[in-house]
Amino acid sequence: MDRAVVVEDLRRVFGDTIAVDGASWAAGTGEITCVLGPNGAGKTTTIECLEGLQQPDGGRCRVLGTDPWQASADHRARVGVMLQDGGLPQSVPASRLLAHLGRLYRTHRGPELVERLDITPFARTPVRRLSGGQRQRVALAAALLGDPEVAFLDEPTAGLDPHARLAVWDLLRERRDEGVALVVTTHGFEEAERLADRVVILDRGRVVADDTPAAIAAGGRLEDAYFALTGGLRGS
Ligand SMILES: Nc1ncnc2c1ncn2[C@@H]1O[C@H](COP(=O)(O)OP(=O)(O)OP(=O)(O)O)[C@@H](O)[C@H]1O
Repeated sequence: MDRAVVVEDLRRVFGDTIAVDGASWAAGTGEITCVLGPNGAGKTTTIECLEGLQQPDGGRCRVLGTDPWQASADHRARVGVMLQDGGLPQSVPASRLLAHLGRLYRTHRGPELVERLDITPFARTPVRRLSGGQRQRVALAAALLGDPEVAFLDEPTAGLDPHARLAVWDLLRERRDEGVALVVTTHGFEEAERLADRVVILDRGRVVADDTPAAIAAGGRLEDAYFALTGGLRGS
């Protein structure tokens, strides 16, 4: 595996909370890696360290061989990011935002993404007036627009209707086949089973599984393996 993303003994602490507790895993070029785990398991914290938005308290992260916390603008242009809350400018319509990003990245892929994600019907509506699922689609288009070599997508299909979810899965598989390393956090077992080449399961900041979905499911259902590994419902 050509390791586009490497997490080694990563540690991130907030006061008394150990959000990431010595986690090690990697994601390959031309693979979709789904990161699963209960609420509070440390998924978003890990992804934000990999995006260079948070500085680890211990261990190290590498993205395309670079420490994301120290990364240059050139490195950042090679990495696509879709944040959990969208992180989009609110008063701008999607058409203007995507046209602006298209000029910034010198790419003509905007119209293709608009069509694939069916953004046209609401392209002229300011982002703040969009539904949650519509906003997700715009955020995903923005993350993939610059033809990134690595993309971090935090729950990209959360709240999407079934048609939109299938369209997103097709798009991500295509990008994977073009050689992009895609790291996708999700709570969806079906999503992980149908999409992932590898699954990393985090629990309380630690890696409790890191393998293909079939190997983790071990002849059964991924969902059952997940509950066995993460110990069922907790208050966290
Ligand atoms: N800035 C912060 N200050 C204090 N605690 C934080 C901060 N960010 C995260 N945490 C805590 O770190 C832990 C891990 O949070 P994180 O958001 O990484 O979990 P997650 O796996 O992404 O959860 P979810 O599935 O709910 O999105 C949680 O206990 C959370 O409350």
